[in-house]
Amino acid sequence: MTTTVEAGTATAAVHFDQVSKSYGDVRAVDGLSLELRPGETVALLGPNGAGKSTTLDLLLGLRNPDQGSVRVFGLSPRDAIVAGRVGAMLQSGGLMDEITVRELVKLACDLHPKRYPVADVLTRAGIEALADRKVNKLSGGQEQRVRFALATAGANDLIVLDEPTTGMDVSARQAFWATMREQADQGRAVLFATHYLEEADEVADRVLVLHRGRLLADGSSTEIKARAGQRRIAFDLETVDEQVKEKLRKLPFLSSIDISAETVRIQSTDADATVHAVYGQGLYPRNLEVAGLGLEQAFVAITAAEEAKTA
Ligand SMILES: Nc1ncnc2c1ncn2[C@@H]1O[C@H](COP(=O)(O)OP(=O)(O)OP(=O)(O)O)[C@@H](O)[C@H]1O
Repeated sequence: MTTTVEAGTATAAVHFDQVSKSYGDVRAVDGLSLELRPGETVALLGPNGAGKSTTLDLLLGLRNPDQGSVRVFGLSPRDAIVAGRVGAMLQSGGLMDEITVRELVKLACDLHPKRYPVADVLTRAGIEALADRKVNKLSGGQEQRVRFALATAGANDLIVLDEPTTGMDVSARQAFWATMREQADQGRAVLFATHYLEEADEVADRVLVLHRGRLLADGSSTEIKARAGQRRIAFDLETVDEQVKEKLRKLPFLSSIDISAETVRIQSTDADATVHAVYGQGLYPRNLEVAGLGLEQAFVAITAAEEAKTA
């Protein structure tokens, strides 16, 4: 990806230095350090309760850290927002019900120091046809599009999105990500939290995996998949009786095995040795395939390994 960085914006878009935040006994964010650069599209992944929303809240100055510091373009989050450098699309937060979509978008544009024309914002979010509708008459997916419009009402340098495509249909999602790619190509940093791992895989240059408030993995999607250190094996067998199942379950280096009719699917930490052992057991696999993990499987493997360590 080509990245255009304006003179004077070489400072990190986001800098977290040893940041912690607890709610009572729950340590939601635990000594988190990370840096995001202009032009990067970064996916923030993690199981429920991993601390994603809290991280975004800290980044947006909606909560203060108990320890550590958060800087956005070298400023405090609040100053960065007041300077119009950050646009955000959050999961929660009601939209003002009694006004129309156009009025709401106009309000957001008027408040932005580097505002775009209202018509452009409506077009980019694909909501021109909804412009005269009252905000409280929108479907869930339409509301998300309006939130997206509010986040892009002006020229921000950082766009923060919390599960942005929840409720959007396929075409809305595609349009949404195409726009986000354009924004990143223009040198903006885009950070989004998501549970849709295919989206993270397709869209993000960089993936952060949070677990219990700590950063468990940080790299490209390819690096994260390789880091899981496992591969998928799939094959068919002529017959699968109890004796064969017993042999399959005893194969070395298995992390998981799924036997469905004559098809066997395995996740292995040493695929070569596992396949060798299949033949060693006198089995003759057909349609044998060995492949790396998908991002979703890698995510599950990485977080499960961490759970096992901390159990
Ligand atoms: N206002 C709050 N008061 C008390 N505990 C909270 C509060 N907000 C979050 N928590 C707790 O902090 C932890 C992190 O929550 P957070 O919402 O940041 O996680 P998340 O990764 O965004 O989760 P999800 O994927 O479910 O949205 C969880 O254990 C959660 O229960």
